[in-house]
Amino acid sequence: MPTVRPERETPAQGATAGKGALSKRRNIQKAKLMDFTSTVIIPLLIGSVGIFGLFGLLQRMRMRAYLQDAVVVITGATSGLGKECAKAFHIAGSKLVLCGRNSERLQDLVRELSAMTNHPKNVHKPYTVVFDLADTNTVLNAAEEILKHLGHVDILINNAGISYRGTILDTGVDVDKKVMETNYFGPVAFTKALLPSMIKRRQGHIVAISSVQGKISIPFRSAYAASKHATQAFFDCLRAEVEQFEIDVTVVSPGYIQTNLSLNAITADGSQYGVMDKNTLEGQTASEVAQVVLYAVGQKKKEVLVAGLMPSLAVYLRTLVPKLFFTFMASRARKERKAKAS
Ligand SMILES: NC(=O)C1=CN([C@@H]2O[C@H](COP(=O)(O)OP(=O)(O)OC[C@H]3O[C@@H](n4cnc5c(N)ncnc54)[C@H](OP(=O)(O)O)[C@@H]3O)[C@@H](O)[C@H]2O)C=CC1
Ligand SMILES: CCCCCCCCCCCCCCCC(=O)OCC(=O)COP(=O)(O)O
Repeated sequence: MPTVRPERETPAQGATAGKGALSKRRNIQKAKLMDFTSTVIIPLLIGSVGIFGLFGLLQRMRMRAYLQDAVVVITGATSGLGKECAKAFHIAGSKLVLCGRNSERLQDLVRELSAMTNHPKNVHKPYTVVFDLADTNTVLNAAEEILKHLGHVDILINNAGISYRGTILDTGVDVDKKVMETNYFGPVAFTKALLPSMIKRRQGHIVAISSVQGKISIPFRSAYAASKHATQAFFDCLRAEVEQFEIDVTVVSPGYIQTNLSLNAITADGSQYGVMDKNTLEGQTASEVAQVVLYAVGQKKKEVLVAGLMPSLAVYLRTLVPKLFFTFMASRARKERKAKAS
């Protein structure tokens, strides 16, 4: 029987066949990848976007329900951040209690809120209370009046405050005390006066508007930075102590905000500083920060730092490389002293 021998491939034919096989393999790999993309990756992406979207929607709904009709007390509502918080919570449908030292300015705000038309109508007319945080008696009377009139408080926003400019050497202790009374002892007394009713209901939310200066201390701000460090410490302790009663505590630490804070700051002799600082002018707008406060409350955040890059970095530097931070602060003090002298 004659044997049939397979014909031998020439090297050229072998190369062509090899290329063909390679491109076939590549095509199969490409098809597999496309198949994997369309059957696994794309559905996974769409699913994740959907889940995140749904999660966001649920969060927004929960936040809306939490803020709608809630009794929200805001101190320092006549100006700056407090005023913008009043607008934000009014739009969210909250029942506002606006606190300040000046009755006329509070009434102006009530009129301004009632005239706001760019949102679904808030059916609650804000209630106003006039008191001075530096006077404990008026603080306690105010808390009593609020509970008498509204029955309870859902959210207390301790926002009011004053700042200070001066050297430690020149500043009288009466000035340290005034800043401390307004920024620390006043809010502490107000919080303590409203707390038992929150505990009774096992419901409530206490917010402290602190500052980046509650975490770092900068030169010529001793009284202010001390009052904000004390605020941070007090409300951190409170958070831990009232968790058992389902009461939330949020500490907000803003960097510079465009408000009248520097204009209203007091100096070493207790007089008004009266200067609009460059840092303040270049800060975040009060309405931006108010939105952060609204969100932090709605999401029951425990603390929020809302500041630009340098103040935020400074907070980390103070914790991680304190020696370098202190060097920066000493140099800042030297520069400011020099600028004042010239
Ligand atoms: N602006 C900024 O750069 C920053 C501000 N903060 C904090 O934000 C909060 C709000 O300040 P901001 O809006 O900037 O400043 P503003 O000066 O614009 O507002 C301060 C508010 O506090 C009230 N207030 C001051 N003293 C008293 C007092 N003794 N009793 C009752 N109310 C008082 C004022 O009321 P009145 O009209 O009666 O004076 C005013 O409504 C403060 O706690 C401040 O420390 C934190 C970080 C940065
Ligand atoms: C390696 C990177 C190092 C970067 C950090 C260097 C240190 C920079 C110093 C920045 C200091 C920031 C101070 C911020 C203070 C602030 O935001 O305060 C908010 C207020 O409460 C304002 O009150 P004031 O009365 O002081 O206007």
